[in-house]
Amino acid sequence: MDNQMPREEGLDHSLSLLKEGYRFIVNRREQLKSDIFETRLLGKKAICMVGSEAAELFYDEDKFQRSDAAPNRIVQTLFGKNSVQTLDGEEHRTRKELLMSVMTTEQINKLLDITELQWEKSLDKWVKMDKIELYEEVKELLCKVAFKWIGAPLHEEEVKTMTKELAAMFESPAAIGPAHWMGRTLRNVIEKTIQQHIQDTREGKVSFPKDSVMHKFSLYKDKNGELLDVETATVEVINMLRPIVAISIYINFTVLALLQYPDQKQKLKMYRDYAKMFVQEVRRFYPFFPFVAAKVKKDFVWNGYHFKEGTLTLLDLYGTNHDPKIWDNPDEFNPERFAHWEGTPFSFIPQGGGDYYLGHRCAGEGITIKLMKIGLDYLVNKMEYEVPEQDLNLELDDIPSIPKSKIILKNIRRVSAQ
Ligand code: HEM
Repeated sequence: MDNQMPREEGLDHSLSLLKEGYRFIVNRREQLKSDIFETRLLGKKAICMVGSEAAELFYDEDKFQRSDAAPNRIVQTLFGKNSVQTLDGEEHRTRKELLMSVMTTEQINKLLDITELQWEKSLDKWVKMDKIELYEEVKELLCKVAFKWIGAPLHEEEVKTMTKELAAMFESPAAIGPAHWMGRTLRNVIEKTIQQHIQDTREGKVSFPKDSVMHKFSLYKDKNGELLDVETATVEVINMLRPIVAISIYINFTVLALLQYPDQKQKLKMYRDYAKMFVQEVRRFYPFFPFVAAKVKKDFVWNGYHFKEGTLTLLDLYGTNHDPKIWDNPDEFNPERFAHWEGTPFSFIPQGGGDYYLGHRCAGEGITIKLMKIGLDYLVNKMEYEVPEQDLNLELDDIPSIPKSKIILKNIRRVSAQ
C-alpha cells in the first residue's frame, strides 16, 4: 500500500519559495521531519526532495524527465529555449556530446592560459585604482575570458554591455518584476549578436578557429546531416559563455571564505594540495544553484510514496550539500573534510549529480574548479589588498546570493614572485 507523503498544507507556496530562497526546502524538511514532502507550487502539486538517496532517484531518467519541467521564467532567462537542459533521452545525449566535445585537454589548457593572462591584465589595472568592487571586476574579467575562449570577437567598448547581458541571465531568474524582465530583454540582445556570428560562419563570411566553440557549434550537423537551427546553436553558445561569467560568484565566495576564516590563508600557502580542498569546500558551503527541477515521467512508487506522472519535482542541491546525513558539522567551513572524502556522484552536488555525459550534470564542473583555483592563487599568492569596512552579509533568501558590498578591495598591490 502507498504511504501518504508528508505534506505542506495551503493553496500555493510559490511566493514563499521566492521569499525563502535557499532555505525553502530545508525549512520544510525540518518542520515535516522528512527528506521528501509534497507542497504546491505554480498552482499545482509539487514534490521536494533532499539528500543523496533522493538525488540518485532524481537522476534516474526512466523516472524523471526535463522537458516541460523548468518554469518559463527560468527558460526565458537562464537556459534559453530548446537548450540541452530541457532535453531528454537520445536527443539530450547527442546535444550533450556536442557540448562536451569542447572540454578536451587542449581546449581546457587554452582556457587556463587565457584566464591566467586576463588575471594578469586585470591586476595591472587594479593596482592603479583606489579600490575595486571585486564582483563587478571579475565578471568583466571572465566575460573577456569566455569570448576569447569560444573564439568570438569582443571589442573593449563592448565588454561592459556583454558582461551586463550575460550576468543578467544568472542574476535575474529568481527576481520578481522589472529585474526579471530586464534579464529577459538583455537575453534577446546577446542572442542577436551570437546569431549573426553563426550565420556569418555558415555563409563563409567569417571563419573562427577550427576547434573553437563558435566554429564547432555553428557548423555542427546532427545524425541526419542537418545543421542545428540558428536559435538553438545560439542558445548552446550562450550555455558556454554565461556560466563562465557566473564563476565570478564563486570567486566572490572564495574571497569571502578567506576573510571569514583567516587561518585558511596560511594553510593555502603551506600545503600544495590544500587549494583543491578549499575550492571544493567553497562550492559545498556557499549557496549558488538552489535546486534543479524535473517532472515525473510515469507513475512509480519509491520508499512507499507514490509519484504521479507529470508532477513537478525539485531536488535541493544546497540542502544536499549541507545534509547532516552526508556531512559532519555541515555548517562548519572545513576544507580538510575533502582530504579523504569518499562520496558518490550524488552526495556532493553543487553543479548537479550523476554523470556528465549521460545525464544533466554540469558540463563545466571541471573547468569551474580549475578557474576557481587560478582565482584563488591570485588572491592568496599574487596580490595583496586591504579590505575596508563594508557589509559582507549574505542573504539566504536572495537567489543568487551575493555579499551586499560586492566585496570592495582597496590599495591592491602585486606580490613579486620569489
Ligand atoms: C559557475 C559555476 C557553475 C555552477 C554553480 C553550475 C551549476 C550547474 C547546475 C546546477 C546544472 C544543472 C544540473 C542538472 O540539471 O541536473 C548545470 C548544468 C549545466 N552547466 Fe553548469 N554550472 C557552473 C559552471 C558551468 C560552466 C563553466 C559551464 C560551461 C562552460 C557550464 C555548463 C553547463 C551546461 C551546458 C549545463 C547543462 C547540462 C545538461 O543539461 O546536460 N556550467 N550547471
